[in-house]
Amino acid sequence: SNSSPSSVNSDSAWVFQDILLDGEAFEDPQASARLLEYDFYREICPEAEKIIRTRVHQLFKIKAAVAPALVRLAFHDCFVEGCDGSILLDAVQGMESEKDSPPNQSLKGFEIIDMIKSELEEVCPGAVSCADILVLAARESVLLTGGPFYPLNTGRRDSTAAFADSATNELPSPHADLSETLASFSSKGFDERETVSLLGAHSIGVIHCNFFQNRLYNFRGTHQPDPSLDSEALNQMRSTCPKKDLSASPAPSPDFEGSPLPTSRSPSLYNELLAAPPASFDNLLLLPSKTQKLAMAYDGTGPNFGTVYYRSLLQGKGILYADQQLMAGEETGLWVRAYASDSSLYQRDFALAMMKLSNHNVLTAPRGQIRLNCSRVA
Ligand code: HEM
Ligand SMILES: [Ca+2]
Repeated sequence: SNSSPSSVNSDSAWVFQDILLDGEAFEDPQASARLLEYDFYREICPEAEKIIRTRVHQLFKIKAAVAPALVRLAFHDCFVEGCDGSILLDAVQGMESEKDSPPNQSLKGFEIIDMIKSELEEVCPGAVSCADILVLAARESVLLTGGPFYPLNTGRRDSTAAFADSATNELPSPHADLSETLASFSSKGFDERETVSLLGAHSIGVIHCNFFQNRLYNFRGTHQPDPSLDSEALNQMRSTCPKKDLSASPAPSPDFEGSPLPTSRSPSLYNELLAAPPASFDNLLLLPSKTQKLAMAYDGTGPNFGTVYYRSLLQGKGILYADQQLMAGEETGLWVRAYASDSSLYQRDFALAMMKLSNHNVLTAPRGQIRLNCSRVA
């Protein structure tokens, strides 16, 4: 019978043999998961990448701030438990949201991902992951702002949880010194060269004054400006970011005080938005302009992508302390110099680093899920 000792033995021998034949599965419980593939959606949603590209282009034309917002969003997803869309989940009973963690409070662009997702759900329901939408939208955004194209495989799946504590503890701080920044990136597998090239993403978008105010007026409690700041840059930054009485409004966090975000983001707004005249986007898309605080930018878009950022650092004109700190190390300083003078080297390195970031710790079948709405677990 089946319960005889010999048949039990032979059954377990078969199982054991399977494990031996698949040695990787034996060593790594995740190795049985599928790999990302080139054009994963070619059968189940052939239009997916095109839809994402078209929508990002369309929104970018109406509001260029869309692109930097999406790039930063992808970074903050991939850096916390990998590119799994965990950043997109809203808080629910028993689960905090990464969106509410201090480093993420100034993130924008969630509604754009939700909009693209709802469009994809109409075309091919349940097929395209939010995690793939995020990295693909970021790729289009990089390209639109003057950065390189990079190929991405697809087939990422969405997490079934958010990781608010990891977001709080693992995302890099704008006040970090070089060794802290390097340690943070190295813990995710990025070396010094890759770290320097990734920070060049600050070429695009804006940095609000609250993230570097301390450097202008009271650096590390000295009541003096940051000595690493060029004096001309100091004057310019002070006029953009006048001294304010910080005691008047309690900051949610000294490290990451950011603009509060509107909490309801409805994908159904999308069609209304597309039908609306461009001017109405100013108030509806991204942060309402009335809550927008003062900010500075490197203005490194178009042909200046990369080079302007690194040249600013060479001149002591880094906006964030963490940016300027790239000049404080021998090897990182070397890469800053190289990228400042060689745009094609930078484009290549940034492309490779973005590919690595976009593939960081992805979830693939049978793990994870395809969410139907990016802000909720399916
Ligand atoms: C040490 C590492 C980093 C720190 C401390 C940091 C911090 C910040 C801060 C404080 C802002 C300003 C946000 C605001 O004012 O609303 C910002 C903006 C931005 N960051 Fe980073 N960041 C880092 C690395 C990266 C990386 C690796 C990327 C992408 C690959 C990235 C992409 C961006 C983009 C595109 C913006 C502009 C966002 C916008 O205009 O909407 N950052 N970052
Ligand atoms: Ca994540």
